[in-house]
Amino acid sequence: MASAYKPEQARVPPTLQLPVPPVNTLFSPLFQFNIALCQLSVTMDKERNIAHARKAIVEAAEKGAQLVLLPEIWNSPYSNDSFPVYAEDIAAGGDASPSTAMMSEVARSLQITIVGGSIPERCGDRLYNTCCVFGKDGKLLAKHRKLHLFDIDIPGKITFKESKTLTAGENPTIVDTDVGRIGIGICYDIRFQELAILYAARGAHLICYPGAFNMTTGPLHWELLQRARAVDNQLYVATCSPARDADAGYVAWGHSTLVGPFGEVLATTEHDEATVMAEIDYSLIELRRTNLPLEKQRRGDLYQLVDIQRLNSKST
Ligand SMILES: NC(=O)CCC(=O)C(=O)O
Repeated sequence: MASAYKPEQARVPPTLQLPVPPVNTLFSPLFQFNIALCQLSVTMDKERNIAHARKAIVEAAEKGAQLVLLPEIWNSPYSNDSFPVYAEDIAAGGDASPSTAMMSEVARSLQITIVGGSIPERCGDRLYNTCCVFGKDGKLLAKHRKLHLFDIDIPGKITFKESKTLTAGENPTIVDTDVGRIGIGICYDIRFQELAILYAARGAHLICYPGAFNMTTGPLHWELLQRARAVDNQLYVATCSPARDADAGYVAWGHSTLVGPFGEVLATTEHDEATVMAEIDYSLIELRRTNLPLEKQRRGDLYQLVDIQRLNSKST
């Protein structure tokens, strides 16, 4: 009789394996808390956009949110013409970056964590699509530059080329906060499952994807991709879109959503401006990983994902 495969017999070099650490041995974030997804209307008036986002964050915190997620490109219209005009030098802070100054101030004054959607970032002669994460002391905890630029061509439907103005980031971003270990992706990043697998392997409880899907791919792919990333990796996925403006050059799909570790949609909305409030309970991650022990059943002897950064840090 053929002997059954046992994962412990896998002949995978240990440096290449991506073990998923048990959720409760990582550090001690809040295990239950409220998240708010602020699906904001965005106009051409940057000052208004910043004040408007601040107001939504304050209202969400007053309703009990301890983590607030903002949309992709919430301080500027989503267009290659606008990115250079609305871009901010985040490193310079203060007046050079009124959007990050607002997020830092409001995180500190309300004592909440903010995953700040994204804004166009200027760094030297380059522009990035960048998400800043602030802790409840107002400190910038992490900065994620969109890794996969949205270059799409579906003739007669949608053509967009972020690479016309933007440069892609170089690093995956995973950050420890008071509300868990959070992996960050921006919109098109959600299509690349390897990034989500990597975040799960590094112990993420939640992946946040600020995103502005479009009217062609949104109906088919937006929820599908969120649920796939969540169910495959048995963790939470949160997305936040701008509200739809049918007159804008780029019309966003909306539908900001929270998905749980069983692939279930926990809270969502349509395309109008709205704040989605929902509870996250990280103990459900462990429950689902016990129900379906995918990590133990994975055939590491047949396939594997390489964590290149970890590999490089070991070889230097
Ligand atoms: N802003 C984006 O990355 C949009 C991604 C998108 O719409 C897609 O279909 O992917």
